[in-house]
Amino acid sequence: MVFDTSLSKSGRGLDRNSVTLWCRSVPVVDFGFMYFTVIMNRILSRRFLRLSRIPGLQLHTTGVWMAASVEDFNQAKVQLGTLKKDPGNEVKLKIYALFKQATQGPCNTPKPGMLDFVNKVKWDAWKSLGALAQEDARQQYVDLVSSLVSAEGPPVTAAASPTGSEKAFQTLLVTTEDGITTIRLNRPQKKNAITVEMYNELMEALDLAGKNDSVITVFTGSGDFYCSGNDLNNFTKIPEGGVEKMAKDAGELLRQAPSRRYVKAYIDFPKPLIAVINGPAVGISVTILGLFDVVYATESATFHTPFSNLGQSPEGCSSYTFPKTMGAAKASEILLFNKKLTATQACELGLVTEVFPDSSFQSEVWTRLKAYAKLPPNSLALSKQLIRQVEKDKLHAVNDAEVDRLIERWLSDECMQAVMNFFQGKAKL
Ligand SMILES: CCC/C=C/C(=O)SCCNC(=O)CCNC(=O)[C@H](O)C(C)(C)COP(=O)([O-])OP(=O)([O-])OC[C@H]1O[C@@H](n2cnc3c(N)ncnc32)[C@H](O)[C@@H]1OP(=O)([O-])[O-]
Repeated sequence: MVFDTSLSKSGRGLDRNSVTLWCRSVPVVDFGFMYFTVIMNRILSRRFLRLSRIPGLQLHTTGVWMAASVEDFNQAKVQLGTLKKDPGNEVKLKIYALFKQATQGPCNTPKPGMLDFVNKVKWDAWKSLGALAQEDARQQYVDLVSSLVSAEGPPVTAAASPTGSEKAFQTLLVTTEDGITTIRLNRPQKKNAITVEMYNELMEALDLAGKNDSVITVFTGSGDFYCSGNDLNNFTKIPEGGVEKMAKDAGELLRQAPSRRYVKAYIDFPKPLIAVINGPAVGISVTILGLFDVVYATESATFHTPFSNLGQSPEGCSSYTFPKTMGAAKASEILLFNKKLTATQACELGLVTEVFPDSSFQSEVWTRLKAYAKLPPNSLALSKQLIRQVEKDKLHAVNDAEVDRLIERWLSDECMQAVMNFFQGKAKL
C-alpha cells in the first residue's frame, strides 16, 4: 500500500482508531491515528522516505478497511487529468487496466490481433488483473493516482503566480500549459521594446523552457506590436565606465559569454521554437527569427530591420541566415536598405512559415500549436537538433563576428546621432 500526505490527511480508506507499523510481519509500533497522521506528515513533508519503498515494511490497520467510494474514484479520474508530468507508459498501462477492471470487471473481450500493438498491450495489462474484484481495482486506482499527484508536490496556487506559470517575470508573461511554454513579451505600452532587464529575463525564460516538461516553446507579444526591437533607452543609460563600457556590456549580452548569452540561448535551444507574430516586428526581434523553427504571422504584421537608419549593423545571425534563406540580393535590400516587409512578402522570402487572416489568426494558430504539443517530445527535440546541429558552430562564429561589429557601431557618431534623433522625436520608423 502506498501512503501519501493527502491520504494520511484525509484518512480516506483508513479506520481512524489506530495504525500499526509492521516490519517483516512483526508489529513494531502501534499508535492512535491522530499521532500517526502527525508523524507521517512530518516524515513525508521532509521527504525523508516513502514507506512503500522500505523492504519488508508493511502498514496494517487494526480496524476496518474502507474501500474507495465511487466518488473517490471519480475524483481520482479528474486528478489524473491534472498531472503535469507524464508518469510513463508502464504506469499509464497500470492505470488503464485498473480503470477497465473497476468499471467493467475482469477482461473477457477477444484478444486484439498481433499487429494491433497498442490495443494488444492494453488488453494484456487488463487481462493480467485476472479476477481482481471491481472494488479492489477501484481502491488501487485511487491509491495509484493519489500517489502520482502527491509525488508532484502541492499545486501552485493562483496567488503565487499566474495559471500554469513557473516563475513571475517583470517584462514577460511566461506560462506552461498543454505542453506549450509561452513566452509573451509584456511591455505593450512601449511596443514590447527589449530593455536590458528583458534580455536577461528572456535568457532565463528560455533556459527554464528548455529544461521543463513542455514540448514546444512559443514567443509572442502583448498588445498591438510583436516587438519594436532593442529599447533605445539602453543607449542612454551610460554606466560608470562610459560609452565604451556600455557598448562592451551590450555586446557581451548578445555574445557567447558565461552568464550573458542572448543569441546563444536561441542557437542552442533544444526544443522546437515557434514565433507567433501578432503585429509589427522590428530590429533584433526580426533578425533572430532565422533561429526559430517555425514562424506564423498575422496578415497585418510587418518585418523591419532599420540598421542603417540607426547607424548599426545586423545581429541575431541574420547576416548568415537571411542570405541563406532568401538569397543575398533580397537579404541586402532588407538588412542594408531597411526594406520593410509585409507578412506576405516575408512568407514568400522564407522568413515566415505561413500567414493567417487577422480575424482568425489566434484561433487557427493556437489550435495548430496545441496539436503540435501532443506529438512525441523526444522525437521532436531530436529531429530539431538534427536539422540545426550541423550549423551550430557556424552560427556561434557568425554571432561573435556580428557582435564585434556592433560594439564598434554603438560607439560611432552615426549610431549616437540616430538614437538622439529618436528621442528628440525627429526619427520614427
Ligand atoms: C541590441 C542588439 C541590436 C538591436 C537592434 C535593434 O533592435 S534596432 C531596432 C530598434 N528599434 C527602433 O528603432 C524602433 C523605434 N521605435 C519607433 O520607431 C516607433 O516607436 C514605432 C514605429 C516602433 C512605433 O510607433 P508608434 O507611433 O506606433 O508608437 P510610439 O512611437 O508612440 O511608441 C509608444 C511608446 O513606446 C516607445 N518605444 C517604442 N519603441 C521603442 C524602442 N525601440 N525603444 C524605446 N522606446 C520605444 C515610444 O518611445 C513610446 O514611448 P512614450 O513616448 O509613450 O513614452
